[in-house]
Amino acid sequence: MNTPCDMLVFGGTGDLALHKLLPALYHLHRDGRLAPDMRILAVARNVLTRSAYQALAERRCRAQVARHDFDNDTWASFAARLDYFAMDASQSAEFGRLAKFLDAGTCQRGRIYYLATAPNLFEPIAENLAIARLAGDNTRIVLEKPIGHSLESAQEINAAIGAVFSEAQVFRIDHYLGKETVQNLMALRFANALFEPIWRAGHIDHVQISVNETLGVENRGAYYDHAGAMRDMVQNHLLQLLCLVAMEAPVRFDAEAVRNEKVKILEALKPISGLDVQDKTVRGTYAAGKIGGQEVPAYYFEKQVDNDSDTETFVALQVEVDNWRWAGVPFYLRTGKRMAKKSSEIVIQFKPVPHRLFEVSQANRLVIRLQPEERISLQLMGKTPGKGMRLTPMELDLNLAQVFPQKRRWDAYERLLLDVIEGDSTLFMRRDEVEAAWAWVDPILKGWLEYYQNPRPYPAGTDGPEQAQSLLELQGRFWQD
Ligand SMILES: NC(=O)C1=CN([C@@H]2O[C@H](COP(=O)(O)OP(=O)(O)OC[C@H]3O[C@@H](n4cnc5c(N)ncnc54)[C@H](OP(=O)(O)O)[C@@H]3O)[C@@H](O)[C@H]2O)C=CC1
Ligand SMILES: O=C1O[C@H](COP(=O)(O)O)[C@@H](O)[C@H](O)[C@H]1O
Repeated sequence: MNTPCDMLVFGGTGDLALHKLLPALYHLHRDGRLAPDMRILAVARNVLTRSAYQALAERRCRAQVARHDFDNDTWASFAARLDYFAMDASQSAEFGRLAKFLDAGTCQRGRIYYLATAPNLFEPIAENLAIARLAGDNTRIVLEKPIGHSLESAQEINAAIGAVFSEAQVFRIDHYLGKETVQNLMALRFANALFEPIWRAGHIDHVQISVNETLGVENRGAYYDHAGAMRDMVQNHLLQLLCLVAMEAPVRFDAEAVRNEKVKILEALKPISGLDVQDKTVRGTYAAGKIGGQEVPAYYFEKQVDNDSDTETFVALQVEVDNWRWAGVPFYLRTGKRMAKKSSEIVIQFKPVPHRLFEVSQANRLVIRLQPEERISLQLMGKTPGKGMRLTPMELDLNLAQVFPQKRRWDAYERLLLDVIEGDSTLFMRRDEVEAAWAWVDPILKGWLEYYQNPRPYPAGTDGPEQAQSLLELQGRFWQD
């Protein structure tokens, strides 16, 4: 398949489609990156006319796209691509209607099916596409994370998808891999000779990976209350970041080589199970508090959340990668909702110098900041101007928005949607990767059920439960904020 002409977005009225996918497609359209005859068909159960859907999409895109990037003419030409089809995707019979509708638009060059729905619809949609003869060589399917809620359910989904689509046709999306700075991490590691000799246990004391959000569960309580931070963020985004920090250099920058290296890391993760969960993991749930001066409710009072819920909105973990390069180096992972500030970063904390010459000396630290701003900074020690040898920590600081001021920063979904259209799966998760991640996560979830049922409360607008601080402090370390 070259450039597919149609994209079907199952779940086209959902939060993801309206908040992320359509704005990303609008930008690609505006930049002339979509084939002129490519149509976008949103599918959901709600009965809407085409023009009602276009109006809904316009409202949401206007709110999402920067003012200077949105203009009425571009919108009108983009909206002409948009159509809407109401159907229940769990019902086989409905796919016959869909096939007729699609045939009327005749498409020779293929189709992308984007499943922006809950994962329990992945299997029926794939099977029903096959029954209606809508799945063929000229098609691709995009699956949103999380793929299932456990190893077993992920295997079941992957098997059902695999029965209809070949692995090369399946794009398991993790939007963190579409972020510029995440890709920059690979450039930093594998396009610079500088870091490789010291990127290992002998020189690195520990690694921190934090993805902190100020948002709560918003209007996604129904989904989130059954997922929690472990399934929503750790199983996918945080483990993917860990893989990129820890993996060996792939032999080529292509889908198979990169994914082979990531799988090796997932398979090398030391299991955390049983009572280990009490020492190596922290679960938390936000209580009422203040974000940016505004009072916000406790998790239990969010919409569609069970008042007795024991779902976690915060996780901190001490992880070990059991291989030659990383033996004995802790990787601390942390993610939470309703934290003090939005910030995603990776901190590589180097070991101190072997022999101390100066009174003040701090070990070097490399900070790769993914958001809100994209920057890479290396903390070094330098001399304070003037008499004597007084040292001060200073930073070599690379702000990517300043290095490329003329370039609009692409949203992760823009990049990834274009990769799907072009058939490049380097930044997508392969089946064995997803399953290896679940195989490591499952024992923690099981351990929690037996030994750690009640998440620790933390006031919204703080850095999470105290126990997350102790996780590092007990080892003489602290979170880098
Ligand atoms: N929202 C986000 O930021 C992110 C979401 N995701 C993942 O994306 C997926 C979608 O999430 P999100 O958009 O938040 O979910 P929403 O609940 O907002 O949207 C679900 C969509 O699916 C449609 N739908 C539900 N049941 C059916 C059905 N039987 N047949 C056809 N359509 C159906 C809904 O419309 P209707 O009810 O009218 O049928 C709606 O359009 C989830 O897997 C989520 O984990 C991943 C990353 C980020
Ligand atoms: O996948 C998800 O990611 C978002 C956070 O993404 P970011 O790009 O804003 O960092 C998270 O809010 C959501 O719960 C989760 O499903």
